[in-house]
Amino acid sequence: MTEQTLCRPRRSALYIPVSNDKALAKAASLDADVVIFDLEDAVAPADKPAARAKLAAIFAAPAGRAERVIRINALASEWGADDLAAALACQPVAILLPKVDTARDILEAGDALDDAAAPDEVKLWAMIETPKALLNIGAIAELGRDPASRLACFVAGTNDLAKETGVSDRRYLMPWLMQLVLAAKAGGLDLLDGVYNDFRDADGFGRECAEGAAMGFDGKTVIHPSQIGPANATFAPSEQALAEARAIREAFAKPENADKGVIGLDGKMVERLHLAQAEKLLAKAAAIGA
Ligand SMILES: CC(C)(COP(=O)(O)OP(=O)(O)OC[C@H]1O[C@@H](n2cnc3c(N)ncnc32)[C@H](O)[C@@H]1OP(=O)(O)O)[C@@H](O)C(=O)NCCC(=O)NCCSC(=O)C[C@H](O)C(=O)O
Ligand SMILES: [Mg+2]
Repeated sequence: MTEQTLCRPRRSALYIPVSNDKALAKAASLDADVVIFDLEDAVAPADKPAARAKLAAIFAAPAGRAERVIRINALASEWGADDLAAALACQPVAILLPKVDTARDILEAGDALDDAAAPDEVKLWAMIETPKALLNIGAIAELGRDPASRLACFVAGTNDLAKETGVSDRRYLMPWLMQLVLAAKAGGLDLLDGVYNDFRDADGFGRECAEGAAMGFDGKTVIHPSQIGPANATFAPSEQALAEARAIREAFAKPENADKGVIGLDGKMVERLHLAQAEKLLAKAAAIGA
């Protein structure tokens, strides 16, 4: 597991269209763990140059507590190169690449960052939202094990996936989403679930958050401020899980258990792999608290 997976909570990642000044004005005051400034699908073609030109001023303003990420247009598109140059000037936590199809797409973007002498801290996040990406997901995820690739996080693009495949019901997207979960874990990558479009439907959103957390996602991408709180609550460790984690840590810290690989705790078998899980959970809770 990468250090960032352990230490950075990414329970909610709010998209803000860079063309929407009212929404931009709210960015720093919202409680999202991540803000994704979007130059891609939420910005109409005619508005893209003006949106791109605004980025520098946005990043010069106070940030709030969120990590700031910029979603550019695909590098192969007519806007991609200019978007990338503008994004690099802002030094965001990451540049989010849409419509990634292959590992080569990530490598080419990484080369472009290296050529521009972008600091190593600027990472690449990849939208997984095309059939080709899902067919190539193992090779793409493997790049997560090579820090030089800069790949740090996958973001599910369930709207584009539905558009490209004709599968509109999330139940039938499940095999692909679980494949994505598996690949992200194999690559040591963070993983964010797709958006829930019906932002007035709080119950439906809550259900989908709970589902995403149970599936192994680290957090959810959101489109509206009202979705931030529920996502933060659902993707945070529960009080019960934290109490269990503390108990496991205390049990293994006892001198009589120092050399044991497995112990009994409250009638349950607990192994050192559970200790590792417990430590990860406690580190995540500490990061959220901080
Ligand atoms: C969906 C929206 C267009 C709805 O906006 P609006 O009608 O203005 O909603 P409200 O009146 O309820 O808004 C209340 C206030 O909250 C502010 N607001 C709304 N959305 C945001 C936001 N995302 N960030 C910050 N602030 C926001 C409004 O300005 C109101 O403020 P005030 O009047 O001062 O009270 C809108 O929510 C929106 O544009 N959302 C983001 C859409 C977006 O970015 N889409 C692209 C990313 S999703 C995607 O591409 C998925 C992926 O690629 C895939 O394939 O699945
Ligand atoms: Mg998309």
